[in-house]
Amino acid sequence: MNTEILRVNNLSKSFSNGEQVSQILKGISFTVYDGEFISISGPSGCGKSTLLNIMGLLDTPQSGEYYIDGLLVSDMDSNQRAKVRGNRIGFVFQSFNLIDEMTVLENVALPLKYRGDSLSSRHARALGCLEKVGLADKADLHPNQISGGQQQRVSIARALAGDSGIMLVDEPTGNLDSKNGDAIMALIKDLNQQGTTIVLVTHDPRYADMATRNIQLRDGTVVAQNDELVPSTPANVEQVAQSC
Ligand SMILES: Nc1ncnc2c1ncn2[C@@H]1O[C@H](COP(=O)(O)OP(=O)(O)OP(=O)(O)O)[C@@H](O)[C@H]1O
Repeated sequence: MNTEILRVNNLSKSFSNGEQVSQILKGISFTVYDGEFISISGPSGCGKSTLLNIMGLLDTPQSGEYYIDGLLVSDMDSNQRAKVRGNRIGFVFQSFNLIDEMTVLENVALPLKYRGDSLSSRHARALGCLEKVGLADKADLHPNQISGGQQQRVSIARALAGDSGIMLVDEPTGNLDSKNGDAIMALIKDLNQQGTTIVLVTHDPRYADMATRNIQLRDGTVVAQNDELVPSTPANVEQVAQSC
């Protein structure tokens, strides 16, 4: 039986601009199982990135629960959340979020800094991750010396460095041309086939269809889930039924 890795239960989130409160997520529920490749799609502004930021422990929900490995993380304080994030989440941003003052190798090794490993073992691990994305030869360059597609590969290597087994990916092709976008998606698919659990936010239907399951959001709610490959446990069937 597949192991539950991530579970969001009745998550809600609103933002206030001082005068007006906008309800962005309205009771989102679904479960992600070990080894799955989930895509989250929907129109611009429907709350995809807001949801992924909560799942990446970069933001907190107003109400509802979020579990990682069965552990309730939505109620944790910021120090506890940072610890879980460091051990369990790799995050890939649309705009890469690399630090130009550091080399490619140092960027990839950065998430390992707070784990207490020696510098040489951090760099050895980072080099291994750069090999996985085909960029070991760029280790000593700086991000502004390589192409956009290469920068996104570096940010994927950084997400792999922590060996978290979970990668949350927010519009990874948004700043790339279609050739580089397709290559990044092929890499993400490959990493999933090697065992990494992936949650991908995308508005591109071609990329959404590369996942084993697609969750469609509209106006902050789940309007459809393609659950063909979801293990049909009674609890899961109930969740899918509730969210449609
Ligand atoms: N920090 C914030 N403060 C106020 N409003 C926000 C904040 N973050 C997001 N929003 C608003 O929440 C809504 C959902 O934003 P979000 O980025 O989650 O949508 P999205 O589906 O990812 O959109 P896109 O596909 O265009 O990236 C938008 O209306 C956005 O303006």
